[in-house]
Amino acid sequence: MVKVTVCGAAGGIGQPLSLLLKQSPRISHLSLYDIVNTPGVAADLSHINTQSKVTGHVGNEQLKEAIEGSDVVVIPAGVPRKPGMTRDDLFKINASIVRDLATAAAKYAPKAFMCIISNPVNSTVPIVAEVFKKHGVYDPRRIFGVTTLDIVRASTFIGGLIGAEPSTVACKVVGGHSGHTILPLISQVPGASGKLTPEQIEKVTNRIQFGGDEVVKAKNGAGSATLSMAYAGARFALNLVEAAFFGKSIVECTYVQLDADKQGAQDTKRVIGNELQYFSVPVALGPNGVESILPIGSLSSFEQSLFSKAVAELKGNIAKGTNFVAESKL
Ligand SMILES: NC(=O)c1ccc[n+]([C@@H]2O[C@H](COP(=O)([O-])OP(=O)(O)OC[C@H]3O[C@@H](n4cnc5c(N)ncnc54)[C@H](O)[C@@H]3O)[C@@H](O)[C@H]2O)c1
Ligand SMILES: O=C(O)C[C@H](O)C(=O)O
Repeated sequence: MVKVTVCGAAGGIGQPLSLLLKQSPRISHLSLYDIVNTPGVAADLSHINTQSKVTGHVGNEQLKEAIEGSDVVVIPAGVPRKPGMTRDDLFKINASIVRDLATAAAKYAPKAFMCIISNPVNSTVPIVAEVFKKHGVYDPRRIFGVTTLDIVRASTFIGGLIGAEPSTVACKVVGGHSGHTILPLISQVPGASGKLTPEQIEKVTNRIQFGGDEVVKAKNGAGSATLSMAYAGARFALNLVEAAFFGKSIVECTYVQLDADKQGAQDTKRVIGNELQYFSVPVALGPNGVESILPIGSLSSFEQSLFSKAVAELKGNIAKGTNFVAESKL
């Protein structure tokens, strides 16, 4: 029996993500929470002839019943960007939304695997971690920033360039989830660096780093990536379910606290130094969430040059999230 709760389930990501999760035979209860419209979304999805039970919960007074006993909580709640905004500009609104949802999870589902989609991910993941610490239920192996869309974009863009079927192109993307903190390691993609010129590598790296802006611009004020994010979010959540509850060996890059595997993180720290507590790294998923943090691997000199910029930006983003909870009355 696996209960998955989606917080923000009536939104642009929440609805297609819930649709994709409804298709999984691994989920027995899909619980949909939002501050609006979840009864309708739940009624609609519940007519799909897959086995999971779907329940809809709306408003703060129904948050406890939505989240209680969840094995996995996925959070795409909060506002998206408009053209001209950075993800950090969303902090003002989304930080308190994520803090309050994390508080409910810490109280009613303290063992749940937390998958954080709401931006700015670089800061919202530390927010969840600090809330769990304040409630005495923190386990760094169970809190994940969902950076899967960066990996999906990398596969698509690189696959297009080298003429490979995109889903077969596996590119590690490490770092964080905003512009220069997104670090695709193209030099490690079998067959890619030989086929791409340095100029092409630079260009596609930039496209992966700023893929989110491409969608924000095209949507022209109507939000940011929703469908591709739903796809990526479902991939991550379902992989986590497979690894945690059904014994499958799965590696995904995800933004975690490096204490989740102190020994495994040594390799990451050799590359990024000791300043950062959080980084997206290749993670072997298992029954406890993070089973181990795997090596980032060797970097080209171009990739190395991207790291210092990423580290400085991430450091500020992490401190902002951590300080926000320290200053919050919980
Ligand atoms: N991690 C990523 O790669 C990634 C990708 C795309 C978008 N995002 C982020 O995901 C978030 C959601 O994007 P969207 O396009 O779905 O936005 P949206 O506005 O379409 O949907 C957000 C939903 O959150 C709900 N919500 C607001 N406050 C809430 C609360 N307190 N509790 C529960 N639900 C609440 C809203 O009612 C709405 O239904 C944004 O912050 C966006 O930047 C992240
Ligand atoms: O770009 C955004 O604001 C949304 C998301 O983080 C993305 O990468 O598409």
